[in-house]
Amino acid sequence: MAELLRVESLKSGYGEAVVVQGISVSLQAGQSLALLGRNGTGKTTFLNTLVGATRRHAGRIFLGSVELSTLPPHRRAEAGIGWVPQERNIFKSLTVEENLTAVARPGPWTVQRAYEMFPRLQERRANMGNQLSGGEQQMLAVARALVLNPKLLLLDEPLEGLAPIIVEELLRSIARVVREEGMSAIIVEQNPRMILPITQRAVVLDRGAVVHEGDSDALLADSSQLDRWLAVSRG
Ligand SMILES: Nc1ncnc2c1ncn2[C@@H]1O[C@H](COP(=O)(O)OP(=O)(O)OP(=O)(O)O)[C@@H](O)[C@H]1O
Repeated sequence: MAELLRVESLKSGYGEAVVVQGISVSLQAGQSLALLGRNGTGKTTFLNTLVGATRRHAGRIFLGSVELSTLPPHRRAEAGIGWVPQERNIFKSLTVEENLTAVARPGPWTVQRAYEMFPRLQERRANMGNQLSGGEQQMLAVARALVLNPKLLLLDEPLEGLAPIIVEELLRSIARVVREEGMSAIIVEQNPRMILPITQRAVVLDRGAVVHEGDSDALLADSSQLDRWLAVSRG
């Protein structure tokens, strides 16, 4: 397998404050990574630094052979980074279909394939973004990132604030995208029991540093690690 993403000793933060304290991560093409950690441990800051939305203090980021570290955000997107931020950046005054066609770029992920992955969006294709439920908006945000045909998909807490039934539906779709379709992805999530079953690799952050890295299934089976870093309730 070829290495897709290599992050070397990345430090970043806000103003003088260093939040990401020297993170090194590597991801192979076709792999998915769960990025876990308690509130405020730097997960979002790490993703935002990959896309160029937060200032990097030190370290380097490579996507394949392309160094992203010094590129502006739009050049990182062109290089193959697809980003779904926590605030779901969809166009609220465009229809579902327009949201997708406005950003689609050539590649395997066509609007039709996005509809196959998210059938609910096909049903809602003529609805405006602001007429969608929170879960449908999240599906649209993920579908928009897919039709950009990225090499690496970054999802920031895609399940946050959604009703349990929608969480299940969205999780099933994300699982198909990463497992069956082999899309490389980093998925930030609070709840390890949700995301570990559908990812291959896991990284746990604490205070801006990596405190655990390994296979997702091994972490899922290791309740002492889960308790230690994630304070997961049993059961
Ligand atoms: N725009 C900002 N300006 C200054 N400090 C920030 C900013 N955004 C986040 N921080 C700080 O950076 C630290 C890490 O926050 P971050 O959002 O990356 O954590 P997180 O692990 O994603 O947590 P959460 O699950 O709560 O989003 C926190 O201490 C937070 O207060």
